Amino acid sequence: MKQLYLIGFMGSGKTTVGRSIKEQYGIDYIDLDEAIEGRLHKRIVDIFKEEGEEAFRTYETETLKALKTTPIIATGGGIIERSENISYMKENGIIIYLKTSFDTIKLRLTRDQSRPLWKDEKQNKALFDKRNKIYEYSAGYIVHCDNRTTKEIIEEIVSLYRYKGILDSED
Ligand SMILES: Nc1ncnc2c1ncn2[C@@H]1O[C@H](COP(=O)(O)OP(=O)(O)OP(=O)(O)O)[C@@H](O)[C@H]1O
Ligand SMILES: O=C(O)C1=C[C@@H](O)[C@@H](O)[C@H](O)C1
Ligand SMILES: [Mg+2]
Repeated sequence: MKQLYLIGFMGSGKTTVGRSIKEQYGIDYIDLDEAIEGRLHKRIVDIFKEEGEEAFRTYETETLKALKTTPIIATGGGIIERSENISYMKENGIIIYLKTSFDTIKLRLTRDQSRPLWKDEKQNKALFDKRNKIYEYSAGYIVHCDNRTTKEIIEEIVSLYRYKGILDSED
């Protein structure tokens, strides 16, 4: 069975969607950020502060590659910063982009201090525009998330998961 990788900008809902799929459908999921924190016994914000972004990116790639059996993986927003991660995900599964507009993201993250790369408006917008293109060309499937409930989004993803599951079993 191929794995489903959820990608998207910070706040697009990857963790929320992965968690809800597990709760509602019993399909196992893992959050890459949580897996990194568990492995290092350190919060992401502290990894960035004490070791810097490059060290975090190395942990992120190592942890991504260690998760070989979990069917659904919610990645971190910066997973596409390394092209080797994109190639790895394309080879091993299906990449789903949770496409969410910058305005929606802004509303969700305004008061959230847990994301070290969510900074001032100009930097956030520049990062969003740069990454949006990379998410789009990396994705095998795009789920539009603006003005949609988590329930609607997960129904679309689970249909895809089941469809792809059937195709894989016929390989
Ligand atoms: N469909 C939705 N409608 C409304 N709010 C949502 C929806 N999906 C997620 N949210 C809210 O947006 C916020 C960010 O969601 P979440 O943490 O799941 O994003 P993420 O993509 O995992 O971010 P990161 O890349 O930083 O890990 C949370 O407060 C969550 O409750
Ligand atoms: O967008 C990013 O680069 C990040 C998003 C989060 O999920 C974490 O992986 C970390 O804060 C970096
Ligand atoms: Mg997350």
